[in-house]
Amino acid sequence: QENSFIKGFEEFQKTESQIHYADSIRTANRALFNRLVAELKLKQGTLTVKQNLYLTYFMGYQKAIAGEIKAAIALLDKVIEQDEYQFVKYRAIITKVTIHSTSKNYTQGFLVLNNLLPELKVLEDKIIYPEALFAVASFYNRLSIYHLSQQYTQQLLDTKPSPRYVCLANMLYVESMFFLKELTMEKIDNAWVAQCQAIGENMAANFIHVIIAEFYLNENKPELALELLLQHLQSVKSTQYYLLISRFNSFIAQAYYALGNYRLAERYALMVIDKIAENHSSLSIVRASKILYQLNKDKGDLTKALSFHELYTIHDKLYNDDLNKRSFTYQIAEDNNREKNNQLIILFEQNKNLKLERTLHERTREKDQLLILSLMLIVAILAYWTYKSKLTQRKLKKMAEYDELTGILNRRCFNELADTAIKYCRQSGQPISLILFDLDEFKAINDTYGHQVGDWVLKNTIMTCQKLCRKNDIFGRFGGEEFTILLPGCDNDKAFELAESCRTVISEISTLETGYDFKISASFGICSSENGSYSLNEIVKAADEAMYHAKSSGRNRVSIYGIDMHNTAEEPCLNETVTTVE
Ligand SMILES: Nc1nc2c(ncn2[C@@H]2O[C@H](COP(=O)(O)OP(=O)(O)OP(=O)(O)O)[C@@H](O)[C@H]2O)c(=O)[nH]1
Repeated sequence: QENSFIKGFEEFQKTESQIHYADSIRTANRALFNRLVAELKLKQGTLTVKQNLYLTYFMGYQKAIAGEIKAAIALLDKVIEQDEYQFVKYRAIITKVTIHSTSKNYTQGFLVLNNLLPELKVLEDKIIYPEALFAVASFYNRLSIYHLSQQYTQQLLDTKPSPRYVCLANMLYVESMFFLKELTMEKIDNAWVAQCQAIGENMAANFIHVIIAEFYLNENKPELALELLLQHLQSVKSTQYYLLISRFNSFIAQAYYALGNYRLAERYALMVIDKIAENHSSLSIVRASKILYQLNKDKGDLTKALSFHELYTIHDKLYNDDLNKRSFTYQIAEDNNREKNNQLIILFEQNKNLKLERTLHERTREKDQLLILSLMLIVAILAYWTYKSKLTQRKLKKMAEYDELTGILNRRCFNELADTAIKYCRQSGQPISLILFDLDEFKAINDTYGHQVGDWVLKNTIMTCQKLCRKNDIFGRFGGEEFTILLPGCDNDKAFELAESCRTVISEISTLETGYDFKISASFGICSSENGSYSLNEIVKAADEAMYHAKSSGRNRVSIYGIDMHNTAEEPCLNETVTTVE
């Protein structure tokens, strides 16, 4: 009997140390952790209640790592529901906060945090207390609520925690200082990194490096940023943590770009884009694609510039959506902090009589429900408000670039793109030409059939001509019924061919759909760089003269600048050479 008691006790001790060991190597050695959990599962039936709770917690942790969030939460909730074993209970709460924060489920994370915060003050356990403070501080950090993150980090440092938490707390502290604009050159302390390196916390050390590098870049000191990043690039690569590696690469690209080394800026920015699958959506992609767009635009490679611009827009939107999501939660956090003084307390007061009749327990529950309801209302209002302002923003952006009626570029945006295209053609020795056209007797169409029919004519004219243009042609509305097409790589002859085709298709447009039957025509003017100038203003001016020549010669025709124009134009201003016409 004594023997079996000793055996049972030994087995209990063994399980206890297995649990303790599994817990301690949880993050450092995942394979061994999984093996230990598998062993514990085999003897599940013989485990004590406390040991079983630990096993459930470990299983929840495993599910969280595997990305099975729902299953993870269900297991952790089982541990949280009980009150007897506080240590493992808070472990589960902390993991739940982290899961919500990494899966960007900020509102849920905040609600869990809400339960944890009041308890923090009474948590005296030397292990759990710093761990909980760190979880709270990192959660606020992820939500970009840096003043609260800083507050909890300071509390964590005040507990004189283990070197690991000193290092992690410093990492959060540097980041919050940076975003709160409290970081200065004088404050940068080598001890932050040294503490992390001393205990092998490579990742945290490199997080600190990358924040300092970003600070240098903001301070317009790209050479310092570059030196710091290159010095630690090898060490960050060894972590194989792509989000951090990409952050390094994107800042290196930014520093090279600022220093005028475009070749290396491109190389490092491309490394970020190559790892896009591992990064999903991050600010590094936004940064890198913006640099690549800018570089290709400067080089005049419009096709590549456009594709990087598209990538930039997509990821910028994803990032901003996440930012918005975080800011909702921030609002909630703020409201919660003011809970005692804010509107909610008035609501509670109004319900006082009703509440007095209830038990204390019911009152607390009601308060929670009311709080949650109000929070949900705030979230809904904020969501609606942000959705509306996003829509307005998008609309404003579109309005700033495109003509509302025809959907082609407006004059300002046309000029911007045209400048880049002309610069590129001049540098690469290619011709470029410009077609300017204006509908004939359009005022009469408006006056006879009404403005709406006039609009229909404008839309259909553009739709018809657009089908004849190449992908690289730049089509814009100059105002009223005047339009322009810029043709990179094309000479007068090619431009003439397109203008003639446009003229023909316009004259063949059937207007029966409007309820009236009438003819549409337009007069075209062409000028190209063959006339000796690569200046957009001069080319437009000459094409305009050619177009007026077409109008004055009877309309519904194409005129090339310099051809038979001496009777209308005062002097051919670019080149006297007369090129072929019709
Ligand atoms: N429906 C409509 N009309 C417009 C728009 N923008 C400008 N217009 C009209 O376009 C007409 C242009 O008239 P004019 O500049 O006299 O030229 P036109 O009648 O086409 O004569 P020519 O150019 O000499 O052939 C004006 O009546 C403007 O009000 C628009 O967006 N929609």
